[in-house]
Amino acid sequence: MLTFCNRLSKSSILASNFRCSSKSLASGSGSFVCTAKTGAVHPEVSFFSRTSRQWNSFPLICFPDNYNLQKFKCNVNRHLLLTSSFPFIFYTFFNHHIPFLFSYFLSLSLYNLLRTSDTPDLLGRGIPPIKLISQNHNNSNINVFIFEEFLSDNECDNLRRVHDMHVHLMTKEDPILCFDSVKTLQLHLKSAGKDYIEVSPLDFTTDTKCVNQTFSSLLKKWLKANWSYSTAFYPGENYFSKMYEQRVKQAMGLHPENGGKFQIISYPKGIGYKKHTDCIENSSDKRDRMATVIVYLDTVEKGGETRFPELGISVRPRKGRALVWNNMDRDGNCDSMSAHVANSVSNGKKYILQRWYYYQSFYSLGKRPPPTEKPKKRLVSQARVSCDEYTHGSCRWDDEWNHDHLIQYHENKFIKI
Ligand SMILES: O=C(O)CCC(=O)C(=O)O
Ligand SMILES: [Fe+2]
Repeated sequence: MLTFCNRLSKSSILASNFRCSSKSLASGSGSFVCTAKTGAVHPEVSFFSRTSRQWNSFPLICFPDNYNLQKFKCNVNRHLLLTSSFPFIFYTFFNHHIPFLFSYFLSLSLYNLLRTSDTPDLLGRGIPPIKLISQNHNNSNINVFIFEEFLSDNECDNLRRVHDMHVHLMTKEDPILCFDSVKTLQLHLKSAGKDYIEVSPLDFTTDTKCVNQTFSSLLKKWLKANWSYSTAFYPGENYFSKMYEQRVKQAMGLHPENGGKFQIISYPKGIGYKKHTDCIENSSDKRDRMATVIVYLDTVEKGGETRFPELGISVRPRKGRALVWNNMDRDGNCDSMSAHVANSVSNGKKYILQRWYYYQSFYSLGKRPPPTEKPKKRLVSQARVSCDEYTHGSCRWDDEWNHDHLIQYHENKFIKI
């Protein structure tokens, strides 16, 4: 029998029917793992003895006053990092292994974990990252990490609420639909059983790839609004953005200046997103998405995984879990192995917070673009749906946060962190 005797005095332990390691008793620590006196002898090397010894070696500071598993895990992780030579091994080992930023980000995160005592902001986020191993390639340049509990439940709930409110307000008007080509529009019509409708470039409103309001409303009905929803806000527009980018910098070493807008994306049941890379392959422009950070804002009952088919990695949406990976190699070349898919949601609803970090920063990065002029007749409260090719889940509804949302955010009506 193994039991956790929190804060028993030395004498009460000795008087009980439990056996505790003499080392832990001598150290005067208040929390022990004790084994019942069954007569069984556990050799020093057994898992049982080793585990009890480690438990007993944790200082009192690791044990929260009340039962709080999350805080306990966090304290233990921090203690282990502080007391072992692990960080340095980790750093030098990964330095050879991980391209550019990731070796930096790991060393930085560990440095910060070492340095940080108990800042409330880090609570629940002191859990070291886990590197996901590719099933298909031993030496891929793409590194995928997860950080559990990167956002708190409260942060996730509030971001979801703000997003839902935004989508609700903006779906009162039918969106304007845009297609990357006439061909894509034709393919969508065909899949909706409307291939008898003939379309040409003349169906796009002047200087755009968007169709007019009447045609957009018809298409919305025919395509059964089969898309994901994206709303965005920008760095510095609210408290959350500042806090989040600092948290990312601290944990992952990705610099706020290289980050773009913040997108909250939701996927209703049956919706996913096609296979793609976040950067442009064979492009020489380094103002491109070098790394992607996603946080799942809710746990999805079934489906909705972020899947990397080339790497054989699949990640389940779990509330608060962050997923980060590099899309480019050390020299800023887009790597096709970073291709990923959002599997369609089978049950439930998926929400993510997504931010791209760019290899090279540029002036307009992370700045709210001026309101779009085109198409001319687009209403203020009207979102846009972009279908950039024909595959399942290639259409996405999107809108930037408008001023009212920001006011509500500032007034703390929707976000309480
Ligand atoms: O939802 C996901 O899991 C991935 C989303 C994504 O890859 C994207 O929006 O670029
Ligand atoms: Fe992506």
